[in-house]
Amino acid sequence: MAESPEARKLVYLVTGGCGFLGEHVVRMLLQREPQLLELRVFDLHLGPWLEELKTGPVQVTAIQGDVTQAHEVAAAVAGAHVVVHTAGLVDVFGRASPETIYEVNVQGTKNVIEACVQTGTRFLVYTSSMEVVGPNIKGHPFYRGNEDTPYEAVHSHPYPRSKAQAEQLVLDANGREVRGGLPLVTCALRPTGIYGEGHQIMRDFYHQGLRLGGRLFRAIPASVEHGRVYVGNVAWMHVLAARELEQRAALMGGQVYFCYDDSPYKSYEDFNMEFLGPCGLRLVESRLLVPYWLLVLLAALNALLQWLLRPLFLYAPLLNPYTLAVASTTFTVSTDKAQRHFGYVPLFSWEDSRTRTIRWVQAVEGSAR
Ligand SMILES: NC(=O)C1=CN([C@@H]2O[C@H](COP(=O)(O)OP(=O)(O)OC[C@H]3O[C@@H](n4cnc5c(N)ncnc54)[C@H](O)[C@@H]3O)[C@@H](O)[C@H]2O)C=CC1
Ligand SMILES: C[C@@H](CO)CCC[C@@H](C)[C@H]1CC[C@H]2[C@@H]3[C@H](O)CC4=CC(=O)CC[C@]4(C)[C@H]3CC[C@]12C
Repeated sequence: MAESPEARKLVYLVTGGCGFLGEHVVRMLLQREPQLLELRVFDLHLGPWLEELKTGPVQVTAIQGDVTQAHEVAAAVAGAHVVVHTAGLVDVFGRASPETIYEVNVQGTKNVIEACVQTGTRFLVYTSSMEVVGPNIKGHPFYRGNEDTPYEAVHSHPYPRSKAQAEQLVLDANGREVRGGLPLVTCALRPTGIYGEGHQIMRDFYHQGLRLGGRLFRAIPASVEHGRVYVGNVAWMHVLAARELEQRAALMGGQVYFCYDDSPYKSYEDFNMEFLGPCGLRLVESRLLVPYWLLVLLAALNALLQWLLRPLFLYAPLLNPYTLAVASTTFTVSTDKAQRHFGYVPLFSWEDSRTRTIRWVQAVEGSAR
């Protein structure tokens, strides 16, 4: 590890640096990137917690900005060595319009790429998603697949479609000449469902369970497996990929990597219970009460209500035809590509990840009282 101040020479930019994943990437870079001189945190909404980071050895520059505005992105990118582009509109609940999702996820990514090219930034790590692969609308399982597993990716929903388009832009940009004449080196990281401190959906399930008297009702068969990955390990993978892109440009440039760790393969609900169980919730087996056809009907009804109520207010429940399809289709990854290409080994064991997440849910509980 380089310790001397002279060893600090790199400028990093993290877009979406105040989001769930972005905050973990920012904190991980500060803890684990000894070459960091300046860390620029770019986000539409800046978090107050950034203030406390400004007292350390690294200059933390908070930039309130919008990735859809090319000039704002170019100003933030200018002079940065590495861009970690995590900003995105994560919406599978119909909160935002398809146009807005496209604008942020696709146009925003185009703006980041063009800013790198114009200003001479050579290294770009893009946060993609497992959703660029699937699950597809046909409900085909993706069981312990890797980056080379054939799968019919068919996107009907604006979010996965936008992530797939943006990922392709990033991969196609690998090798483009940037200002100064050197080639741009890019790669895309594809997390499966991320969990950990700050996970909004986990918080929602927890509060829902409290409202239901400490119970959650199983809706999806326990046999449907979901890939999940701890946010600290996803952040660590971004830090390592960013660090190694220069040395391993020929190997890593234009590549995709699933984000993985030792989290167990389980159904979405059973996995959540690993954290919510120790916080006092229990999962009630209700297969006889809620048959699948009824869930399909409820999901369709929710979609209809969302459409009917849109002129009055935003009705965006967790259950809709898309989330039901994702939740009821097996999608798990099994790969070691990130280890082979850039030496990634999870920083947090499953036990650590679990304990940290439980502590966070307990703190949410404490603050809700
Ligand atoms: N949460 C998950 O399970 C997964 C997330 N991802 C990807 O990881 C990335 C981060 O996701 P999360 O942290 O979960 O979401 P998040 O919503 O917590 O964070 C996204 C951040 O991007 C910022 N942002 C949104 N629009 C922006 C704009 N126009 N300009 C500047 N900043 C903007 C938001 O303010 C937010 O801070 C996204 O690209 C998402 O597609 C990928 C796989 C799984
Ligand atoms: C049917 C309900 C009964 O309890 C459960 C509904 C759960 C859903 C809201 C989630 C199930 C799977 C989640 C998605 C998955 O983890 C993959 C994702 C990757 C991303 O890039 C963004 C988030 C998400 C689409 C994630 C969203 C929430 C679920 C659909």
